[in-house]
Amino acid sequence: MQIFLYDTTLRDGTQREGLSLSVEDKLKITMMLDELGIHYIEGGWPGSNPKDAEYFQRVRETPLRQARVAAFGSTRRAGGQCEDDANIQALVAAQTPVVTLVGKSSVLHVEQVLETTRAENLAMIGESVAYFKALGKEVCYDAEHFFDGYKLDADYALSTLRAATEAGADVLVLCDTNGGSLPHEVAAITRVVRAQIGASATQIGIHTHNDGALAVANAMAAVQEGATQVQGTINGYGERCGNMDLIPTIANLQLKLGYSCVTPEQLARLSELSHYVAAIANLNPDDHAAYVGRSAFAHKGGIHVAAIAKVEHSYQHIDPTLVGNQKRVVVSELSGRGNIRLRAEELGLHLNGNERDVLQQIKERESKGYQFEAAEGSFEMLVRRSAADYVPPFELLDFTVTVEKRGNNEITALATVKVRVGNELMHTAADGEGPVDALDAAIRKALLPHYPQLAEVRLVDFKVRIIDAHLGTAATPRVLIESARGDERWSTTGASPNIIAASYQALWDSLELPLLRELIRK
Ligand SMILES: CC(=O)SCCNC(=O)CCNC(=O)[C@H](O)C(C)(C)COP(=O)(O)OP(=O)(O)OC[C@H]1O[C@@H](n2cnc3c(N)ncnc32)[C@H](O)[C@@H]1OP(=O)(O)O
Ligand SMILES: CC(=O)C(=O)O
Repeated sequence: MQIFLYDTTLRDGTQREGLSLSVEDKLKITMMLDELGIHYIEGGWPGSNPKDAEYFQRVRETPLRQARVAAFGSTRRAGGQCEDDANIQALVAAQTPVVTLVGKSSVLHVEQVLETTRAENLAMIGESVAYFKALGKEVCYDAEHFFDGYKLDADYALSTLRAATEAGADVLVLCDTNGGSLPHEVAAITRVVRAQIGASATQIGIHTHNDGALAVANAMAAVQEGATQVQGTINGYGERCGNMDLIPTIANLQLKLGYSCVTPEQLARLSELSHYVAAIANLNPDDHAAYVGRSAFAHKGGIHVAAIAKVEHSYQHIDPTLVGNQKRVVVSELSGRGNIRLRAEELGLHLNGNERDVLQQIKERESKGYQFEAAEGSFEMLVRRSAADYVPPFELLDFTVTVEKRGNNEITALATVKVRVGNELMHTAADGEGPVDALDAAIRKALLPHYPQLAEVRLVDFKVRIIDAHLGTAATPRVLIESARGDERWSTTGASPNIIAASYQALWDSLELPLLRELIRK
């Protein structure tokens, strides 16, 4: 059965604290949603602000393959007429094929928020829906607080849906506006709606919020009771704790329950869609997001990795490629030999029986503060150094670093190093902005005559984290360095009670790794 996907990232999603999209952003997201098979795109509330009104003007000139654009607004004001209601007229001006009207279902909201009568609210719903049907629009009626309203006064909540249906609404969308409903409640109430109202041609839709962390489960419960339109946002962006996340909902409905949402090719771009919208929203993607997060198929426990090496799906609920994601193996103190073997193979390296030795070194170093899962370059160095034919391109023998502050002068840093390349022994010294910069400069000074390609290696990130923070200044700093050469990136680590020593270890790995990779390529 086909499920119609209704995206409200551009309207309800922007009600998330801290999220604001420009018209350009909204148009880019619209095109991506259209490409990926979303059936309805709610672009905003044209009566709310000039930006949303401009979006509707510009989206008319944007060629879309299949998505229908919806403009959102409320039913007419109490005691007024649609013809002179500013919000209703802004919806008309938006010129969209679909209009979504939100109306009150709960007697609490009718009497205490709108401060009107139950009969007037029914008239507001009926007249507003009929107004847009007379203009030839497809009308989705969003029954705000439907589940809470039903629990307060079921007859009245159902009568609001009847008012919308009788006026010609195409879809009745049951909203869990406060996000506090439970799946069994949503299922039971949707069943009643289907039995009493769904006999007409009107479709049922579901719009849920995540305040009880149940938005996806609630939407799925409604679909299983016959709802055919699901309203949500990409990555679950939305007010308070967010809206229903369309990403896992699409995957669950299609892969677990056999509903049709999008084509398999579009499904395989779900991870891309999630990351694309996060980038435009200027938010970090959630690594642990179901289906599409970077860690969604990352295996860390040794027992798990040993199993997936034999049967890939033994610790995966789906094939990650179905949603455009991929399996990853993480190396850490929780690894077994299987992690080491698989990760080394992924890097194109052979351990020749050294798994146990490399694993032992990882466990020992992690107990001293290293963290290899965030520093795959240092893992690679351990593997490379474990090879019987390993020849170090250089050796760092000694170093000194002095940091000086005299009188009112600036603080200065000077490093000297003793480095061996082959049979040649060098002493070099360099100043730096700080002690690590000085150390880096002194090492490079010694190495550059032998390895000029190191001039292209840049240090792009340097992070320090304190382990054992309760030890105060005696705590162990863990240093993580990210380096780059062209498009190639690698991260390395070091840990020591002395921050310079920790940096020195991470720097050594960061400079040796590109040389070894290059030597191997030659
Ligand atoms: C559940 C949801 O997500 S609904 C969408 C919520 N999103 C937003 O509110 C974002 C966009 N909103 C806005 O830009 C503004 O609130 C506007 C333009 C809609 C209205 O602004 P204002 O006219 O200044 O009114 P204000 O926001 O202060 O109050 C809302 C008014 O709408 C009325 N109202 C609320 N729901 C409805 C409804 N379903 N039908 C008719 N009127 C309604 C309220 O009773 C209140 O009227 P009052 O001013 O006579 O008390
Ligand atoms: C319509 C809507 O956004 C809600 O009721 O949550």
